[in-house]
Amino acid sequence: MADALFANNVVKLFKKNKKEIKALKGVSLRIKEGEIYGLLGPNGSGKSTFIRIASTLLIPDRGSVSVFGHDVEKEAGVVQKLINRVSVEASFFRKLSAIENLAFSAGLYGISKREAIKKIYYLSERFGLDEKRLKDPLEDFSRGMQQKVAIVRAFMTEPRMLLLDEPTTGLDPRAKRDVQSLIRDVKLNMNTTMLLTTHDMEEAEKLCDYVGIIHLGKIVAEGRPQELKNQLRGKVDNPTFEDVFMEHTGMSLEDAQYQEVETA
Ligand SMILES: Nc1ncnc2c1ncn2[C@@H]1O[C@H](COP(=O)(O)OP(=O)(O)OP(=O)(O)O)[C@@H](O)[C@H]1O
Repeated sequence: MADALFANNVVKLFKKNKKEIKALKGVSLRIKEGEIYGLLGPNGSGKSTFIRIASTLLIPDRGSVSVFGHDVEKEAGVVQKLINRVSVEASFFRKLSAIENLAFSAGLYGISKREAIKKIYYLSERFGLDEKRLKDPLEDFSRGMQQKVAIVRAFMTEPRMLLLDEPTTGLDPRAKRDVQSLIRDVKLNMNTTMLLTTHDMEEAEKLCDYVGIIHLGKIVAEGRPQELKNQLRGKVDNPTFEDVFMEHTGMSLEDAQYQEVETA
């Protein structure tokens, strides 16, 4: 299988209050075409920074990332046509309807209004977005529905790779399940490669073919979820994926979600 994404020794530094923060300290990873790669890590470990670099929004200080063989820095325009991104808090024109929002963003990619409307109805049906609600303003949608609209929006450009930055964080259990089954459906039926960040270990285990655990700007463990659990056998009885996370980050999940890690 070809590489959908290849990152080689990526370093990213930020300056905050005259202090240097090493958000990424040499991250290398590979994502195979058609797979879902889960990037897991505590708050502040560098997940979003990596996603922003992969989606051409940030430039690495060192190292390189290529998407389907195209360098994110030197061929940013080509990469932008191959990917799309869904973030934890999708931004919309809240007073405008779902259709208006979707048609507007399609227009930014040069898709005609007629073509956009066709796609909106097709994708809404495919992704279980109630057609009757498409004309309602976004502000009347639940967070779960908004995330579905965000995923439909990402698919308007037919991306070969989707970057999902905490797409289910903050959703209630039912909306979370809906978005997760949508992600699974996309993988099965559209052969879209996905990079997913999440704090939810059950989600990572359920959805991801391959997982990388990032801690203090470095990948500290990588493998298929089952392999990572197997590595703990003998050390922990019936290891769970949460045990895997704790083993490699030295943090409980609760700490990992609330602690902002100093990476200077
Ligand atoms: N624009 C910025 N300016 C200064 N520091 C930044 C900037 N963006 C990120 N950082 C810092 O870089 C580190 C990595 O942040 P990043 O947002 O990538 O982490 P994360 O793993 O996505 O965290 P979370 O799970 O909270 O979203 C953190 O210490 C963060 O404070």
